[in-house]
Formats: sequence, C-alpha cells, structure tokens
Amino acid sequence: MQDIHNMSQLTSADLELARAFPEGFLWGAATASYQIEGGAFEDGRGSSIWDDFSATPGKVFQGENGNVAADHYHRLAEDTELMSSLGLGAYRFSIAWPRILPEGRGAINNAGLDFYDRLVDGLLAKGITPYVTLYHWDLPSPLQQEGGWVKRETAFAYADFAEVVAKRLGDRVTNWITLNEPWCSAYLGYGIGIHAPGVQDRQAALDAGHHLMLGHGLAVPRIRAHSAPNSQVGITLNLAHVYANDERPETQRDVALADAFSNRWFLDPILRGHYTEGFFEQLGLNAPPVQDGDLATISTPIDFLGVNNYTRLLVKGNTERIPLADQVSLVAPIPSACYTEMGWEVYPNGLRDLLLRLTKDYAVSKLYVTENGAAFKDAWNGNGHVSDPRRVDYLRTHIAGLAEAIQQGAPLRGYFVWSLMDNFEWAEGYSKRFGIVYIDYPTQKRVVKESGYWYAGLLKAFNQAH
Ligand SMILES: OC[C@@H]1[C@@H](O)[C@H](O)[C@@H](O)c2[nH]c(CCc3ccccc3)c[n+]21
Repeated sequence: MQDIHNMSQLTSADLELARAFPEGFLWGAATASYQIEGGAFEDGRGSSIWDDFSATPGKVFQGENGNVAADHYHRLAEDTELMSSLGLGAYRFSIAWPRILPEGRGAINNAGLDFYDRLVDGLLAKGITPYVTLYHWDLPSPLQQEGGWVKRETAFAYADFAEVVAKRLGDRVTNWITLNEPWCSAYLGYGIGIHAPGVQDRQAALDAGHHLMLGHGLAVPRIRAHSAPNSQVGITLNLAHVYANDERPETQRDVALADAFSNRWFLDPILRGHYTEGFFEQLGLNAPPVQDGDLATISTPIDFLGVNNYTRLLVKGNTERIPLADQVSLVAPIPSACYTEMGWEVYPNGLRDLLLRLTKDYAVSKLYVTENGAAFKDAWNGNGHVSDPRRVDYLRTHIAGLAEAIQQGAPLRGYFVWSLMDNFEWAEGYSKRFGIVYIDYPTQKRVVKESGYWYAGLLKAFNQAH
C-alpha cells in the first residue's frame, strides 16, 4: 500500500484545518453489519429483515443482497490493519442481532459473539477505539413475523439483546450507540416501505418509531449495568437542518412541519421527554400506543447524541393546500448546486448549522458526527489508486464546518466518515459507493481512494499538532 501518511494530498489550508481541532478530538470511520460483513449463512447466523427484503424481487437494485457484501466477516485482520494504516482513532460498527440471537430472543449463538470479540480485540490491539452500534436495521426475521417494531414486545426483545452483547463486550467496549436512525427504520421501513421490512402504512411508522425509542430507553440501563464505569451510551439520529426558500408565511409554516417530521419526531421524546405539540395531527394520524411511563423511559439521560448528516432540506411553501408534515414540498434541484449520486445537495454549512441548532435548542452534553460522507461515481482501472476529488472536497468542506461549529460552542467530540469502505447501500445495492476505500467486489481487493489518503493525512497532521 502506498505510503499512506505522505500527506501529499493536503494543502496548507488542510494542515491549518487539522490544527483547528481541539486536543482529544476523535477521528473515525463508520460501517454497519449487513452492509459489509457477508457471511450471511455462517456460524449460526439467523436471517434478518434485510435478507428477506433483498430476496424479494424488485426491492433492491438488480436484486443485490448482503450475502457476501465486502466479505468483512472473513477479513477482520486485513480490515483492522487497513483502519490502522489510515490512522483511525475510532471505528464505528454495528452488531448483527441475527448473529447473536438467531430467533431474535432466547438461544444465544456464541459463535456470533466470538466474531465481535475478535473484532474488538483486534481494534484495541491497534489502539483503535470501538464505537458499537447495537442496531443498524438488521432485525431478526422471526421478530418481524410477529409484527416487528410495530409490536411493543420487540422493544423488550431489543433490550434483552443489548444486554447479551454488553455482558460479552462491556469489559472492553465503553462507547455504545443503541440505535442507528430510528427515523429510517420507522418511516422508510414501515411508512413508505422502500426499506425492510417494506410495510407501507404511515400509522405503523409512528407506532414503530415509538417502540424503537422505547427499546432505546429500556436498553440504556441494561448496557450501563454491564459496562465499565467510564462508559458512555448514546443514540444516533439522522437529522438535517431545514432552510426556508423565501419569506412567505406558507414557507415558514412548511419549514416548521419539515423540522417536526425530519428532526423533532425523535429529538423531542428522547431529549425533552415529550412528542412535539400537534405532531400527530400534523400527520393526520393517531398517536402511537403510548403507555404510562414510556416517555420517562424514552428520555432516560444519555451521554451523547450521535448525528448522521449528509445534506440539508430546502423548503418552499405550498400555497394551494396545507400539506401533512411528511408531505412538505422541497425545492427542486438548483442548477448552481452540486449533488451526489444519491441526489443529495452538497451543502456543507448544513452540517455546521445543524450542530449549532442542536447546541442551542437541546441540552446535549456531547455530540458526535457518527456519519457524514458522499457517494460519487468512483472508478478503478485495475491498478493505481482511485481518484475521487469530489469526495475530498466534500470531506474538506464539511470538516471545515465542524471547526466553525466547535468555535461557536458546539460540544462536538468526534467525527466518523461514512464510510470506511464501499458497501451494500440498502435499496441501491452496490451501485452507490460511499467508501474512502474502494472495494473491487469480484476480487474483494481494497483500494484506498484519494479521499482515503487525504483523510489519513488530515489525521496525521492533527496528531502531529497535539
Ligand atoms: O446512505 C448512506 C448511509 C447508509 O449507508 C447508512 O447505513 C445509514 O446510516 C445512512 N443514513 C443516511 C441518511 C438517512 C438516509 C438513509 C438512507 C436513505 C435515505 C436517507 C445515509 N446513510
């Protein structure tokens, strides 16, 4: 591998940017189990809703699935060495619930726990801090057969699963993320059905969202009970700052609706202990099945908020009708703007402004950017490295926004680029590449992209400054 630390990719401004970050700032990269592991039928792993969804014709691009993915299940040593060569301070990964409890509850598959044991020990041996996401969408199929997240019982099954993992890893893992993006699990999975389990029922999305948050709240004390005293537990939400396209009253109204639906649906219960006033009415739906004590459980204190952010929302008020909160019209693509392969506008200030809003409006003691990155058309000609200048620029400009946010008071403690490596991009299959490392799937070769060299150089410059 080319000398990864030659920092040749960095400008003098980049070196200055690295020095702008405070001592102890954590630099990492993130992945998720179903997206990189493969080994889908090995060592007792059970089926997940994403195995089922991928096997359903028409759901995933070209019928692709995570059976092999980036074959990470068989490449722990190679991939932890790759992380170390990049100079990562931390690595965020998720636990595949079906590897641990193939039936979702009950019998424990120790071979599954052994895999994550090996991963954690490999990371610690290289001085890389593990950040463990307990749930990144791969719900065991038997639980979905009982109704999945629309059923309250699933919240309790999740808390039991979290405890099983904490009991095994809690002596070495001190950074826990209960859920990745319950908004996606609830709305994409149960509301509009473009993600697993493919349910199209907006009321089900509200009910699932409630039980996901309940599972989070039930799990927090169970994780704490089996982790070292200096451990920290948080949750990761996908959030986006909402901007008004104009000053019209309809636009101001729709900005509030979009913010309620995209951000406050989960922020308010978890951090304020109540749903947003009028939220269910704004959706034209009933309240989810809230029971006494649920909101107290859901808002149990957490140590940090993980923020996944990729773009912004730009809202233009609809004058003809009063839209429902999840039907606010966003502004169409702007000719002067840049977009990623996902169709997401590249708008670096959106991450900065989001972090400052969270700091101003919510009493979060610590923030981590647990995902930020971009998919662009990456190509590899079979030798040399992969040129991805647009991703270098995306990372450079978004990371510059982090430095501004910190200077303006955001309690930001770390940043995880999405993603360490190209992987299974859900319904888009392998057609979208987010990695700072290219995966040549036919050979499973790992090829560090220009952005990987750039990121490694930034981390080296940061370490040299402290
Ligand atoms: O789409 C890139 C990544 C996924 O690969 C991660 O698994 C997931 O945590 C994640 N979240 C977001 C933002 C929310 C979103 C996800 C998927 C599709 C549309 C929006 C982007 N990403």
